[in-house]
Amino acid sequence: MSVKHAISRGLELGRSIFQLGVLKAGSRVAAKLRADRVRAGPAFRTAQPQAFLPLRYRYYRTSLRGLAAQLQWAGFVRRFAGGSPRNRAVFLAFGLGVGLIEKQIEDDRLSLATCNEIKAVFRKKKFQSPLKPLAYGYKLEDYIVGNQIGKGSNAAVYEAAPQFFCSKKSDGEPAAVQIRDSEGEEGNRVMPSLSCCSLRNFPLAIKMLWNFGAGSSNEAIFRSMSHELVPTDPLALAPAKQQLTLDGNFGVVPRRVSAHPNVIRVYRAFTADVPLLPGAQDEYPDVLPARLNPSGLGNNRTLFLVMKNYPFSLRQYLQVCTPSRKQRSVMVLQLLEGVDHLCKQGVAHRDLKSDNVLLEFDSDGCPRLVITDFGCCLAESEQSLQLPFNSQWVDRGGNASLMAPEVASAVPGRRVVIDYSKADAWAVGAISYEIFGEPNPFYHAVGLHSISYQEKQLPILHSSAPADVQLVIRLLLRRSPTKRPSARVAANMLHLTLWGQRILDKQGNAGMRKLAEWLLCQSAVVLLKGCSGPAGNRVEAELQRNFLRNLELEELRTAMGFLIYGRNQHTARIPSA
Ligand SMILES: Nc1ncnc2c1ncn2[C@@H]1O[C@H](COP(=O)(O)OP(=O)(O)OP(=O)(O)O)[C@@H](O)[C@H]1O
Repeated sequence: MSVKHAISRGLELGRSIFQLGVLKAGSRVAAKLRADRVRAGPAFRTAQPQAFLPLRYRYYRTSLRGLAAQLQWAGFVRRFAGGSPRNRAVFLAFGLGVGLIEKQIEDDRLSLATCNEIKAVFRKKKFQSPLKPLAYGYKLEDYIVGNQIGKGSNAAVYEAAPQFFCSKKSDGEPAAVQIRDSEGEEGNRVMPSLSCCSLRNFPLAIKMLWNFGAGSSNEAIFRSMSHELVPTDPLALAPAKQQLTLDGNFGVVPRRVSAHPNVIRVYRAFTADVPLLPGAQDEYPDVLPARLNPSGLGNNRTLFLVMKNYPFSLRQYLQVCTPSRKQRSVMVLQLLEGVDHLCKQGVAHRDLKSDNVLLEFDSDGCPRLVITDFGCCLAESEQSLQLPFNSQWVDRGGNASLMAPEVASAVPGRRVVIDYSKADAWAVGAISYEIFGEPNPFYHAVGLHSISYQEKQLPILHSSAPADVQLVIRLLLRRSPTKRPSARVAANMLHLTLWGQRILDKQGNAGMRKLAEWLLCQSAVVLLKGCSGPAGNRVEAELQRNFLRNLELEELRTAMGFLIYGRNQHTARIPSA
């Protein structure tokens, strides 16, 4: 046998012994997991397999150390190292094989450490909601209510301003909106929108919910509309009500999500008598109380939510504007970031559609998207994203057209549970068609049904969508949630596509060390951008900060794996998640 051949055999041997160690460790992990599952019950059973990766990693390392110890076993060494030159070559190569794997593990360890350090840097700065906190505003009389700006099936939305706000400046101009950027610096910014003046005079929007059956007591209203409170600021409720909700006196207390650039922030929530607002008699007479319309069916009091006034919904914007190719990808990414934030906080929106996404512009004219309208969300404080579906009366959420296949096809039964952890990500996949200027495949024009479509029936996106983005959208629309990437992994794919082309072009050659180097470069760029003041692309900077704040090595690797595999395969099969 030639020395070259001997070396390659030695390498192989080294690898297979390592794999054997991994297999053994794997079976030990599996046994441990089984034992833990029995102990921890249903919550553990439904946990993501990724959650156990660090555990597996530790086992690999332990098994490798055990293996190294075995290698030092004197008899083994005497037999192989002391024999013929051929045996010595095999032994040398075997050691080299193990050494290479050690190096790989060391690289992984370093990359993990880099990720943790980057996360720690970016987590120091928390996202703050853009409007200055109001010191008051717990009563309807604290606001001037303007024209209606939107209407859904549960509420009407009006432009509004705080009472003091209308006082004109000395030069006769209305006072400018004091906006604080996401990192807390203050400045006056005017958003480039069609309804620019309206926004300047009415920086807020008040959503008045329609109250049919809840009764008119505060407790009953808060109890029946509690999901609308999920995106509320900690100071949104008057202190007395705050205490009541926290004590659970209003029934099931839903989770509250923390502030995020892509999720609406409700600044104030209060109950008040239903007023006669512009257009009420014509547009929603039936939901008015008898006091205002003798044939109206509504209750006397209802819930009001105060938010920032946005110039467009996503649907309105797409009807009148043509964003650039990059802006479209950035818009999809923002939706994924918003959904990932909700998932991490145990909330499923369940009614994502382009009407429920609001939009404004950053200083560079890039659209900033926020997810709004949490009326149908799943956000029980005690439960995860699993909904026991034991009767057909259990509410599966709104918007049947954009209901993920696993939700739409669920059949009620004794032990049936619907898992919503990837349902919103699926809806983002469907909305992405609209963002790229195509009809939503699950609306009437195309007519696919989420319950029955086949993946090959999905329309090919126009070439304006970059190939990597098309791959992300196709993966998001996979029928099986186990084969669908999570919102985080899909968002990571887009981050890599938008800002990590260099690392992707290296494809399989880009090891963990290169990835870590790229992450460090990105961090430096983002930190430098932050230092250069309010100029620069705010939405992009926000997204990059968010990405670095949420870094998880395994999710990043999965994203990279999908992209590299997708690029190699192009039209062939797409890998499982
Ligand atoms: N903060 C806001 N700024 C500007 N417009 C808004 C705002 N909030 C809501 N709107 C507009 O009002 C419309 C209706 O609002 P929303 O979706 O919250 O009502 P809804 O009755 O809960 O809707 P649905 O029919 O989806 O249940 C939105 O589609 C949007 O056009």
